[in-house]
Amino acid sequence: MTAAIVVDGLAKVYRKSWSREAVHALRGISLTVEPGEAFGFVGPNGAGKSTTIKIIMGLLRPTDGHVLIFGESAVLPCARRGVGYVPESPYLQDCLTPMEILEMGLALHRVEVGDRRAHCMEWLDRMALGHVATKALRTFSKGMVQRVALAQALCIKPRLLVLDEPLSGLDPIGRRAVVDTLAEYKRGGGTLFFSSHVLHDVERLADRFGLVHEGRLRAVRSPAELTGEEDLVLVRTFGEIPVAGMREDFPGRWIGEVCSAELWEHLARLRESGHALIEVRQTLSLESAFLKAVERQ
Ligand SMILES: Nc1ncnc2c1ncn2[C@@H]1O[C@H](COP(=O)(O)OP(=O)(O)OP(=O)(O)O)[C@@H](O)[C@H]1O
Repeated sequence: MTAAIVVDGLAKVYRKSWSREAVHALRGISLTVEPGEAFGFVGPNGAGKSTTIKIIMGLLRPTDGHVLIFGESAVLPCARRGVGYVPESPYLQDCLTPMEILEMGLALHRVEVGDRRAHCMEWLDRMALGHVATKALRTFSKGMVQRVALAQALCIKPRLLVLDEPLSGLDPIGRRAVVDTLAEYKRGGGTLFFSSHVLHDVERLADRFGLVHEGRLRAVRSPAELTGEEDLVLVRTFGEIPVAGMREDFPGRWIGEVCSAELWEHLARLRESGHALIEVRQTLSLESAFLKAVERQ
């Protein structure tokens, strides 16, 4: 079967025109995403996520390497037909309405649907935008614009969705709605490639995670491999006295990760020291897996 995305030996050097300084944003990234797979591309700010995504979408030329989308070179416009894309900060014409933007998406991707407006309305409703379907975007908040862009990407019945930080700018309710919609797209056999630096938001979406740092892919893991590697519980508290295993996050607020086997003992120590619990939750420890992968290299 043809892979949905093949990224082969991607390198990108940005050169600033006013100086000879070069930024090595990508230093040889290779990965493959299979049809029906959800691949999370995670890493800290400046790791090279957006650069990779722009090259996949044919918006930037790599310095070296190449990308194939369903077997066709990403530089060919036909490779991007049926590919839903939402950039990190979507720029949509603010004189247009959400309905016009979705209809334009259908036309550009040459998607045939029975009743165009009803189809677009369905997606706008799912993104809680039905009530503003015919209002110009200029009055919309950042989160609303983000949801219009997501509705446009989804309404074209994409064979592949490429999303750069899909949850940025969304409030907790918007984040939940988008994660649920993407999970449903994935359950229906959709292929998804997304970037994020907010790991716990996206843990349940990806079949595999690529951990990227300083332009290099440091590790590729499935959630099962990550949970097998670690069995950690995140604990956050209010308190005045330092407790072993906890570090001060903000004045008077503490955070720590403990093995689940040691959790009760740790909670007892916190209680004795007068700490009040804010949160105790299982983590898939993507964050620590990421840090370890970086430390190892
Ligand atoms: N147009 C550009 N010109 C020069 N340097 C750039 C340009 N775009 C990105 N960079 C640099 O390339 C590196 C990778 O940037 P990129 O935007 O791909 O990272 P990212 O992982 O998407 O970060 P973030 O999570 O902050 O969006 C950074 O050092 C960034 O400063």
